[in-house]
Amino acid sequence: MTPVRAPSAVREFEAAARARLLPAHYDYFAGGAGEEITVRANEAAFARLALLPRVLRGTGKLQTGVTLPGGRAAMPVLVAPTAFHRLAHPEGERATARAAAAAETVMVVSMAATVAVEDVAAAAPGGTLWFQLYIQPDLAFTEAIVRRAEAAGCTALVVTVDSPARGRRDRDQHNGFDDLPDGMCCENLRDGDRVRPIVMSPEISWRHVDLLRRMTELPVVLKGVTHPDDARLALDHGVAAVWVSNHGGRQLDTVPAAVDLLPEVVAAVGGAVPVLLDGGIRRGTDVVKAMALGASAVAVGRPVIWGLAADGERGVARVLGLLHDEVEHALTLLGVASVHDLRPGLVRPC
Ligand SMILES: Cc1cc2nc3c(=O)[nH]c(=O)nc-3n(C[C@H](O)[C@H](O)[C@H](O)COP(=O)(O)O)c2cc1C
Ligand SMILES: CCCCCCCCCCCCCCC(=O)C(=O)O
Repeated sequence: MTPVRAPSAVREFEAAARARLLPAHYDYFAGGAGEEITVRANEAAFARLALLPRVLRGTGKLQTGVTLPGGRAAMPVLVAPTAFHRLAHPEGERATARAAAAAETVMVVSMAATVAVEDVAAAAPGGTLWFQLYIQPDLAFTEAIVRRAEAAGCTALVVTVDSPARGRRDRDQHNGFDDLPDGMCCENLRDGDRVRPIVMSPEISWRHVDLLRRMTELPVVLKGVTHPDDARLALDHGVAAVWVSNHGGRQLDTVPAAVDLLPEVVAAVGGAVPVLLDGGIRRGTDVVKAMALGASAVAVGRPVIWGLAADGERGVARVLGLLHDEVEHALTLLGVASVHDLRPGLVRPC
């Protein structure tokens, strides 16, 4: 009998995850807005970028660690905030946090997590957690959530700004997926003995970013920036990092691929703060391409979900381990010793 081999590439985890998930839950995780043009574009854009190696550089020991406003990570791949991990695995965000801590990378805990941020932190002592926030129009409630994130030990706030409304996701509408199963809720939205809904409000503006900055000492990272003018405004409003993202193609369909937007945002930021990027990263080569184009670090959303659904904490650990190994391998073959030495000249359109 042919032995069943463990997935040896991130993409293989998706098939393993799909086999375990309810179809409607798989669709929620995999899908995107509208025609899913942006979902596909994110990955396709990396395939259109070629790497141009240097030779005989004697690189020796490799350096993959990065220092970011919310702390240090041993690898330049962070865990992007994604909702509802308990749909993927009974341990949910606890399992993800343990794997991220073991990989010595940052986990960004979603405001829509199905495990409370305090319990995520307790599951992975020593891990680095950031907290993702949709600013709620009820500012007193927003402040209460911020205080919980601070008290749980989160070291940065990631404010998602690409969601003044929920994305229109055809797969979810088709599947009638509009509620969580009994016994599951957005635990960070508890308010006394009720759970509030997450409000995605078109009223949120730069004024709210200023209010938030006054509310907390934590560094504020703005996630979902795509326009270079907004990157410049973000600097004016004192953010600690800019995160280029189209929400994995789940909000406005037909936004360009995230990596195609990166160079203009990097130019606009001009080195003032780190620039992060997510969307379509599936290989170590994708990571080095994004960093060569100016990202200080990247994040992965769906790959972590696939690892979690496939094999819980072990699956997430394997996904992060594969990406780390692939980054090191790509650096070696590129003739680059450190992720900090990646430069645009190593990447060409093809
Ligand atoms: C299932 C799922 C849930 C998500 N939930 C959130 C969320 O709660 N908050 C947020 O800011 N972004 C959320 N995102 C967007 C991710 O943070 C990230 O931008 C995106 O997944 C990156 O693309 P990738 O999946 O191709 O790596 C979610 C993405 C997915 C796939
Ligand atoms: C679309 C699924 C609905 C499940 C019911 C729960 C309703 C809460 C809505 C919270 C939205 C969380 C957003 C997560 C996210 O950013 C994303 O899916 O992308």
